[in-house]
Amino acid sequence: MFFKQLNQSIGHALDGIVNLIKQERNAKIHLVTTALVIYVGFNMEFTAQEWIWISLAVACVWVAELINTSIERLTNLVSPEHHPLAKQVKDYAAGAVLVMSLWAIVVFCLIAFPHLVMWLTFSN
Ligand SMILES: Nc1ncnc2c1ncn2[C@@H]1O[C@H](COP(=O)(O)OP(=O)(O)OP(=O)(O)O)[C@@H](O)[C@H]1O
Repeated sequence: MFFKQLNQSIGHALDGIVNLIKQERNAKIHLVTTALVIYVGFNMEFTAQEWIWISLAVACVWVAELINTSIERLTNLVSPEHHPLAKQVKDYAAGAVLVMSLWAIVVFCLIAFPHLVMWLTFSN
């Protein structure tokens, strides 16, 4: 019984992630970016500590996008007509994704840059 309910909950959560990727252009960009970051990380041989920061940053962007999209959907349901408050709600949620994305870029640059310098130094 417990495992059946847990299985159903995980299924609904996975449905949400799959639908996000299918329906949202930004989620497709996140998916490609996530794959690229993992590829670069393996090639540059990130340490365990670096992977912790990278995975946290990547997860934060995905969580922000999932929450942003659910807020967008809920706003469309509650306020299908244009309304100044609906605009504010959507803009705040989009701002949250932007903040998380910029932080993730900073984390990636801080981690990848020293690896790149080492690689350029030793490849010459
Ligand atoms: N009901 C509304 N009332 C007022 N302004 C709205 C409303 N719906 C959308 N907007 C404005 O249009 C912008 C775009 O809204 P939309 O719902 O298309 O999200 P979006 O930016 O396309 O989301 P994403 O690109 O993440 O899919 C919002 O950020 C908001 O400024």
